[in-house]
Amino acid sequence: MKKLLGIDIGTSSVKTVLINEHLELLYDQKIEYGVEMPELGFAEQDPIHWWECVCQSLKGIPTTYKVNAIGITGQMHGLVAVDRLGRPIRRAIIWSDRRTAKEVKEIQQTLQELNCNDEYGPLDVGMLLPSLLWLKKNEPQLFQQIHKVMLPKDFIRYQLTGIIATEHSDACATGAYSFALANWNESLLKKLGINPALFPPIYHSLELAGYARQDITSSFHVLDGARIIYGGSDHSMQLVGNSVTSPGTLNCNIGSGSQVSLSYDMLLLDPLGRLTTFCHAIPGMYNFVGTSLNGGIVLQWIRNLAGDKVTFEELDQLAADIPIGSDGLTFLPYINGERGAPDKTKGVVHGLTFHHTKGHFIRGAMEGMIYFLRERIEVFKEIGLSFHKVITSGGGTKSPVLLQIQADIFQADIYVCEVKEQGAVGAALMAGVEAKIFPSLAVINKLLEEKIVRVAQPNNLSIEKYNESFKEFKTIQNYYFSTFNGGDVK
Ligand SMILES: Nc1ncnc2c1ncn2[C@@H]1O[C@H](COP(=O)(O)OP(=O)(O)O)[C@@H](O)[C@H]1O
Ligand SMILES: O=C(CO)[C@@H](O)[C@H](O)COP(=O)(O)O
Repeated sequence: MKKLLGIDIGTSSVKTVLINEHLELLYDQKIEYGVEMPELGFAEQDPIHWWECVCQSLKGIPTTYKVNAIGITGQMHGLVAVDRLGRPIRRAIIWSDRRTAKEVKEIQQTLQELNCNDEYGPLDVGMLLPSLLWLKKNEPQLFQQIHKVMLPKDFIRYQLTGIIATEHSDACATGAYSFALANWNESLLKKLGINPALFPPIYHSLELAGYARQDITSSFHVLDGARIIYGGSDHSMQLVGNSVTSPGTLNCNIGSGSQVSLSYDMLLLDPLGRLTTFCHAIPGMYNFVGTSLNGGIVLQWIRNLAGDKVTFEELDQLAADIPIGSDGLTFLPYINGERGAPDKTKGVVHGLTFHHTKGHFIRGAMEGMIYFLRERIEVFKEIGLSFHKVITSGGGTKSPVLLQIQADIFQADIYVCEVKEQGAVGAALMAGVEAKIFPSLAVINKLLEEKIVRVAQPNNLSIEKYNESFKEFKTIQNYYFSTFNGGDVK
């Protein structure tokens, strides 16, 4: 039986899965870590620590196994910079970092001066290019040492194979990519005073990158001869692992961040910037995405405040006892700031009374998170994009309360793919396609479809209550956005 390994460098943990060609799970491992926040708005992680966690999880694979193919995926947007010897010059600046508002403005201005057309990839704080520009200005000695930059999962592939490269689903979301060129925007980089040679070549997710280096296989014999593909962003691989490879199915992922997305075989761009466009891992396909910087990370923060011993299951139980609308407590969950919101946006808890309990905070946060995604879904509808099914994924699927809130607020049946860790599984399956273990993506979609089950259905009474509560949420949100924007609603 063939064996496929998927590795996902998440924001809260590294997830490793080993499956066979029947999608049976042979081994899985999750190793958790935190995010370093040395200053308010900073978010960093150590790439070497990611790699150590990967090695630790590889050690657990039974030594009698032989892995045939490997796919790697991970958190998007972040900056990993290495020197000539391939050593990270500092910690990675990851997607949830907020320090680069000035650099984003400078890049936007440069794009205008260059007359770059609309087919320029997404740009926001936390993305690789503004972080690199920040480094150039604020840590010039380190900047001088940079030989290459890459995305988080690319660093792990580099450790395994010695090959420095990236692929389109991650490259497109760095702020340095042009959809029109399907490549780095070299004229932008030059104008910003950044040498384009720092940027690695871009391949397709499904292409063979190479094989594990000998010094790696001498420690991990199970990897000997395994074909390693370029892999893809966590977003695109979650879609593959949920069989979302054609229009009509909405994926809602609640990991540390959260996203709703639809996949199309054409490039769609929202001129108002409420939706973001990413390349899919499947060549020629694009994902049209409503992204939030605030997903499970907010629940994790609440759990940390509640104390070390509190579990997510306990948080869920407390939220389950609270009525829809959280008795007038409105939680704007923008603790991390927010994409498409004013620069100074922060989290808000509005409407507090002595009647409110811990459970109200938790349910309020869950409702706020899903209201934000519903706003993005309304943008899909406004521009005429429809869907008939919602598949949800990420750590948030472990919460029955969150699943029911999605059904009631999205007004749709909610489905979950029963394979564990769909991002890592998606990467493993793509590697299986490259290795010809599966004849096509259509075959893996068929296998996955058998594992997709309905987990929540909307309730008519709850829909009505949420419609009212959502209206109130938007009014309160507009008020605070206008305040964060110095009186100007953005
Ligand atoms: N048992 C659980 N119940 C509810 N939510 C959970 C549970 N376990 C994890 N989560 C949520 O899942 C999030 C992590 O999801 P995951 O998809 O692993 O994200 P990432 O890839 O960003 O590390 C956590 O921040 C937490 O909010
Ligand atoms: O910012 C985005 C997508 O635009 C996030 O998807 C990151 O890629 C992190 O993903 P998670 O670790 O939260 O799943």
